Amino acid sequence: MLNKKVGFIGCGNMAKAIINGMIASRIIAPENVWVFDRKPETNQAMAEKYGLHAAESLESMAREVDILVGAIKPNVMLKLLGSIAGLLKKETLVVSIAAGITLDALATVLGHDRKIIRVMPNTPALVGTGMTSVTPNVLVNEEETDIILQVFRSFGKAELVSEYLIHSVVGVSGSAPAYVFMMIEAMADAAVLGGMPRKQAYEFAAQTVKGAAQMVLETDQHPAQLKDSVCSPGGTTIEAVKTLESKGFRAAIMEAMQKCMEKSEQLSKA
Ligand SMILES: NC(=O)C1=CN([C@@H]2O[C@H](COP(=O)(O)OP(=O)(O)OC[C@H]3O[C@@H](n4cnc5c(N)ncnc54)[C@H](OP(=O)(O)O)[C@@H]3O)[C@@H](O)[C@H]2O)C=CC1
Ligand SMILES: O=C(O)[C@@H]1CCC=N1
Repeated sequence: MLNKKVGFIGCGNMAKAIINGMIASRIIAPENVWVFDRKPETNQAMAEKYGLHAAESLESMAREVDILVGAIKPNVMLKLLGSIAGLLKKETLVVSIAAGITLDALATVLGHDRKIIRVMPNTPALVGTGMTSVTPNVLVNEEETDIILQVFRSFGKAELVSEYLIHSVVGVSGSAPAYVFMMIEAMADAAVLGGMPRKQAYEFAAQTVKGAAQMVLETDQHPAQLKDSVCSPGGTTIEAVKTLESKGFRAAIMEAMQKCMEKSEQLSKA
């Protein structure tokens, strides 16, 4: 169990998923977690749900914690962190989950002697199946990096990546649950079109996506091989595959991800 005080600035979709993942996995005791969102009712609701602390102010939380997680939107991250940089303890580790905010930009507002880690998580953290990248600056030692990896591994997978790869991470895991939810929705809509009740359609679609993903992770077979094994000669699946190819299914996903990665790059230059 992590014996550190962890504070979250901002408690929206992603912070809630991380906090739920951390507390459900018991990597941290709720009394070691602080939350400061600008909406007091959010802090109160989190305190009631998990038994964590609703911070009285951003400043008091900044003085208290050993690990400070910036979980606000990229456009306010630097301003907010800059406003409390002088209040942090010398050894406090700052973690930013914002897309497009570089380690350099963070050091500019936090100080060039500050230990900083960029992390790119995703919302499946909420259900213990997150995928997270971890990128420390040069001041962070191995033990501290391991602590952060351990935290994010308590509710999914986490890997060290170089900073230049974060745009790819945003495309392939950070933003990616959204594309998968859209696919599940479309699959279920089609099943409803075929007469299946909607609730059942979501269950069949989601369980199939989960199972297919698990096969890729656990069988070591190439996705194309796994696809081939579903396509019976002259059967139903190859008809669907032909239609997906003619509609540019794979190109659409690749183009969408390219746009996503380009946006992440643009944010880094803003
Ligand atoms: N959502 C995701 O799947 C992922 C998000 N991220 C990153 O996480 C960060 C947060 O994203 P997300 O959770 O989606 O965003 P949300 O808008 O859901 O959460 C941000 C929260 O911060 C609050 N907030 C805004 N300004 C302040 C302030 N001055 N002080 C305290 N709290 C404040 C917001 O309040 P209000 O609603 O009133 O504005 C909101 O509750 C972003 O930087 C994003 O890049 C990274 C990976 C995945
Ligand atoms: O949409 C966004 O900008 C954030 C970053 C990754 C997922 N959500």
